[in-house]
Amino acid sequence: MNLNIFNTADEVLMALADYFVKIADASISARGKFTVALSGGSSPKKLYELLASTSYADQVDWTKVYFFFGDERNVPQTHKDSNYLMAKTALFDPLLISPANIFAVDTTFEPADAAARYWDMIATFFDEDELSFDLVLLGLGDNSHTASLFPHTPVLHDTTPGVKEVWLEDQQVWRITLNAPLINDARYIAFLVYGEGKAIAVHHVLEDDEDIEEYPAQLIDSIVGETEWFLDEPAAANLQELE
Ligand SMILES: O=C(O)[C@H](O)[C@@H](O)[C@H](O)[C@H](O)COP(=O)(O)O
Repeated sequence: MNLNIFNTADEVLMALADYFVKIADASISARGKFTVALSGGSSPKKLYELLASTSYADQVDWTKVYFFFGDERNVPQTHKDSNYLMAKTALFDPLLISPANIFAVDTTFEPADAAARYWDMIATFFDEDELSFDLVLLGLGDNSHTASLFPHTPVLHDTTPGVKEVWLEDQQVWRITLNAPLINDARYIAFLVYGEGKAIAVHHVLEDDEDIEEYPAQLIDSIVGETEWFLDEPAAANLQELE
């Protein structure tokens, strides 16, 4: 697990965009395609807009990039909270990504069915290939969740790769998420975390004693490749080991 700490959020975003391009090009050269599971929430929107900008758009053969989602809210794909809609607006539409290259969660089904269907879609895509995303992009919630691996949820105890539905009692909503074993099978995992509001969670996840019920993001560490954290100074402010 490597920490990459930058002065500002903009520097973090550019560093992660460069990292994305490097891995995409290497994956396409090695295997003819690049599979990436996108993060939702607000942090990555700027990353997707940067990747779709003239600074980066020409650096990747997007026809060989296959987009998945690390998690999704149980809302229609036209809903303002949809991770798919955010990525469509910030990344897919500006880059004219073919629908054949986009694998979204079908939230027209009940959560458990939507999760099972998404897992089946993933397994079918990888077919006989090694079931391993080239890159999983993740954020970090201020309660130390990542994807939709929230504190005190049953999915935290999964031991085999899969996709599960998650009930959030406090928000009274369902989510669908890749579980930790599936995320950890990725060749590369990159956390994008910026802003002072994440400093406490960053310290809990990276420096506190293991407590996956409280700090689920502690579950995440690639078992086959690299796990990189891309942070700005405010988000890293509580890290003691840096002092
Ligand atoms: O669907 C989601 O919301 C994300 O997958 C989630 O895990 C996100 O990364 C964190 O909640 C941080 O969200 P922000 O980037 O909005 O702080």
